Amino acid sequence: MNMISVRTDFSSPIFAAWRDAAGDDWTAYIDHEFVRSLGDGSLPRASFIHYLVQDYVYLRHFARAWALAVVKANSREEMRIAAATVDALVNHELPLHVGICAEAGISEDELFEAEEAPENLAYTRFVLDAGHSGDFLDLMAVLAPCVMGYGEIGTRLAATAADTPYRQWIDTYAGQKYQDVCHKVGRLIEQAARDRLGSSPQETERWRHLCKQFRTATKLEAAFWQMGLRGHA
Ligand SMILES: Cc1ncc(C[n+]2csc(CCO)c2C)c(N)n1
Repeated sequence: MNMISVRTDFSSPIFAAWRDAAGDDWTAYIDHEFVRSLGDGSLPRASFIHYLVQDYVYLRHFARAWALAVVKANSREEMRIAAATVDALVNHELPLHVGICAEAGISEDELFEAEEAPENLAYTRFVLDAGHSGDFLDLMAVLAPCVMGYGEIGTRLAATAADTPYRQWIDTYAGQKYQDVCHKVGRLIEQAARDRLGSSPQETERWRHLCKQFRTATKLEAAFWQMGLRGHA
């Protein structure tokens, strides 16, 4: 299956436009060597665990960014979805990482104390700064690569992956439940953009900045994969 056929706009033409504007940087993210090696099973277990430890730290900051989205929300729907995402991250996603790392002999205390890789620091603080200095839509532009990117990666890998020990990881993101999350965030982005930019978002002054921020977050995702390949902090 080729790349185009598994692409979806996740109910959001705005997301699709941001992705198109990110060009090769988007491809470098979703087709990174780390992703390919998850699919063909060649990724060393130590690299995967190293990634998961860093991802635990990442998700904590990511939950803080969604909490900031609660603060910046302008409508009941924005507040409801942002608050539900904070709950899902803190009470459901993080425990999954804790479970897998426990099997590798790493305790939750160790996860909490893990030394943060510079790539992790750069990405999460960039996202938080975008939120602090901007509004709800600025936050969505930097959160979209993370949420939608994994949705696209999951579908791509599910369509091509061989026998791999990372099947469960792939199925999580390819599964209907996660795909529905991506569509929900896609509809949230559409409404947030309509409320703040009107009916011709691409003709507004803010558009270029939003595209640039999305692209930077996309580059930071690729750098995060590269950090994972390194296999240590
Ligand atoms: C570096 C990094 N980027 C993206 C994700 C994906 N992700 C982050 S939170 C979440 C749940 C929905 O908000 C998902 C799928 C990740 N885990 N780590």
